[in-house]
Amino acid sequence: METITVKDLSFKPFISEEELDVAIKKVAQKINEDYKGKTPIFLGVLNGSFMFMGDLMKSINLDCYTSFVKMASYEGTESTGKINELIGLNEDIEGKDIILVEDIVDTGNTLVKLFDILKEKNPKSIKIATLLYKPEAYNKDHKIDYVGKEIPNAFVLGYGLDYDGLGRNLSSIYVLKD
Ligand SMILES: O=P(O)(O)OC[C@H]1O[C@H](OP(=O)(O)OP(=O)(O)O)[C@H](O)[C@@H]1O
Ligand code: HPA
Repeated sequence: METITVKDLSFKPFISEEELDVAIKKVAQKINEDYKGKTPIFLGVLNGSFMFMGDLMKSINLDCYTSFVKMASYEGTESTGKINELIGLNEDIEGKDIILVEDIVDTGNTLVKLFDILKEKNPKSIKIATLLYKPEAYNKDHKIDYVGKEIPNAFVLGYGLDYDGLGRNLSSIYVLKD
């Protein structure tokens, strides 16, 4: 695998398809064990989670629902500040077991906002599954239940993750070259 250029930046290979496959199957196996006899709702967080969600779900052997949500963030009035809205949640999640599926947990900001919005809808439980996790960048207390791979605090690209909207289609993960 070679260095690639996306827009104005160079990236080098970081996590291969094979390594991703192993990490994803491990997460799936743990979820299959933990949710035996339950019917959870997997909620993929768009856009970045689409590839992870696709591959993860192929190894889930539970009775389950599969759906996607998206965080929309826009400027409100001066007094309200930034508004975070969850869009795309059509199902009633009250009393349900939710597994949020993320491509990456970086600072944890997105995760905490999502969690707070979902909690108000009274699900029975909410757990987080993420393909990648940057422990050095994470500044929240919230537990992350299922992690595919811990990575250093560097910008990564591919397998759903983008740089300025580009690179989501890459089938493995690249890291910014220094
Ligand atoms: O832990 P954080 O620092 O909040 O970063 C993680 C979030 O950032 C990315 O989403 P982004 O908002 O870029 O949207 P996208 O999935 O559409 O790329 C990623 O998919 C996570 O949702
Ligand atoms: O390292 C990253 N790469 C792409 N998108 C991201 N969103 C949060 N962290 C990242």
